[in-house]
Amino acid sequence: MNHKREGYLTWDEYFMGVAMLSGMRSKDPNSQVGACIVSDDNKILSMGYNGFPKGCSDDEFPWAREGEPLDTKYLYVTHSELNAILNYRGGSLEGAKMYVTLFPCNECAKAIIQAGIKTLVYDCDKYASTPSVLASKRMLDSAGVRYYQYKRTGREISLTV
Ligand SMILES: O=c1[nH]c(=O)n([C@H]2C[C@H](O)[C@@H](COP(=O)(O)O)O2)cc1CO
Ligand SMILES: [Zn+2]
Repeated sequence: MNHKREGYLTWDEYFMGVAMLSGMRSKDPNSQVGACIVSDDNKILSMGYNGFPKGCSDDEFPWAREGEPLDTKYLYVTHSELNAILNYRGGSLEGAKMYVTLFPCNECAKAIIQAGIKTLVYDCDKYASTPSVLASKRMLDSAGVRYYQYKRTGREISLTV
């Protein structure tokens, strides 16, 4: 028998799957975001999800979306994309690809561009009409970062641990 197995995961399914799994670690009750950074030859370099910085307890800092700014999550949470970039301790991310479950905001776009990431694959784009995402796309376009939406295959991946 010299035929390879059929139905194996594509690269995009594999890396978006890893990004989704990473997002499942998030404590955010509303949006769990995961990111996976991959080299141009398809080796996983880093992962991240949205959460509070080290030392900032998930039980003490607020997860609220509304209220006094200091009592909402927005001033404290580190986005998955930034966590994935900062988690990488191996040197340069020049030319790397990022898989992320939610389209990056403008602040993450700055970090992606400055880190040298050249390709972005995203899944959900639920904030597409917000100034943050419009600004993000404007910067990514100007900087020549290629981005495309992940094409969902409908494949169910189940893990029992
Ligand atoms: O690019 C992103 N990456 C990312 O990790 N996030 C995180 C921050 C928050 O924890 C959450 C967004 O919260 P909400 O959808 O409730 O506004 O997702 C949010 C964005 C915004 O697009
Ligand atoms: Zn962001």
